[in-house]
Amino acid sequence: MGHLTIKHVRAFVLRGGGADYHDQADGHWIDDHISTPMSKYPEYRQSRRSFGINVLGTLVVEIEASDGSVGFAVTTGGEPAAYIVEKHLARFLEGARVTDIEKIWDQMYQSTLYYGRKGLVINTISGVDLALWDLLGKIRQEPVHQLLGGAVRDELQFYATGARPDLAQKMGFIGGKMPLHHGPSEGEEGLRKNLEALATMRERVGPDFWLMLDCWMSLDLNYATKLAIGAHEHGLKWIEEALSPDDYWGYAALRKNVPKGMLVTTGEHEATRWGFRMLLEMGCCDIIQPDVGWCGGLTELVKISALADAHNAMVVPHGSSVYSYHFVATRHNSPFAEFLMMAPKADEVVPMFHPQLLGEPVPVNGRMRLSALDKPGFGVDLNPDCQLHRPYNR
Ligand SMILES: C[C@H](O)[C@H](O)CC(=O)C(=O)O
Ligand SMILES: [Mg+2]
Repeated sequence: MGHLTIKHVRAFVLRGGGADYHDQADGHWIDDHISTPMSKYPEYRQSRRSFGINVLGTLVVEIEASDGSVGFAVTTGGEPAAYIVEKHLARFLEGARVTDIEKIWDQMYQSTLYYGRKGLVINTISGVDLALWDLLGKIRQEPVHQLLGGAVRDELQFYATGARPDLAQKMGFIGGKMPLHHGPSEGEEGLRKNLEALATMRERVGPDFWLMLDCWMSLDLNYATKLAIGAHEHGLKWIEEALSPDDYWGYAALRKNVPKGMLVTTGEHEATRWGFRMLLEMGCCDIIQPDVGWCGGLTELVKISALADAHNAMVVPHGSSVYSYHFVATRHNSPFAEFLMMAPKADEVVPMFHPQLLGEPVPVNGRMRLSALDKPGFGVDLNPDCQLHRPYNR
């Protein structure tokens, strides 16, 4: 096993939901007048697809070992990510040992520093890294959570992100996170509508159910502070990603401004241990939310998580389906996980990366038994019904 090498790396592109979960059809709650940094332009306010949120699509990385075993992973990145995998990163993999994950990560990161560091390039590196962990698990016939050192709990519990926390409550989730619909450019009236929506939901779910607001990088410090203060009387548990991911100073100030007991969360668009070091050392938030498919993969998330632990911060990964489930099971400072409701009306549980993965587990009653993850690697296969396209076939 120690002598198995990587024979071949292939990168494919896929459209339609899945890892690029914003790539949905008309009428989906995830594209219904959600506040974004582009909302200041009225023509891009109603739909995130109008400004290109789904322009990339899904990247699929497949890695084949010398014994014919295949590991794979999906993330957001599409065709430009496929180019980076095939034309740049593959050289660090093909011929290397399947166990050389740490060295391969370092080579991918260092060799792309001059055009990488965050965003698309780190999404791409994450996809390759996750495929390597999947391959190793498949070769060793062990689930990834065991490769990571083993689970610390028998069951994961989830909050749900979607338009209907009231329905999520009935489905057994511990909380519901709603998208914020109106940003600063919609003025006082928008602020009032945001608070009314929260108040209505609070009435429906009662006093104890967690309610959170996802602001998707769309606010300024003043607006976020006003929103947090107004939302306090409706029991808002946390305010998420209120500001630009580059505004570490704004987050540090917001954390001081929010009412006592309200949490500030962010990090889904942050990457690598250095990015999260900024968030943690500057006291930007109470919970960091790395996306396993965007932050540098599992190899990097292990380091980010250790850093967070030393800062007494929780790590509750953003989305990321099985890649997050296997990780969360192994960490004391990840006491619960996110489940993104991908049904168009957020009225039923469907697999987060539907339709791309076969065997993707879902929470039942807001919970997932560890036994649902007890399969080699990440425990999923690519759905053969999905149309794979390999744009840079070598
Ligand atoms: C609902 C949010 O706008 C976004 O689509 C998902 C997200 O940020 C989250 O799940 O967190
Ligand atoms: Mg979010």
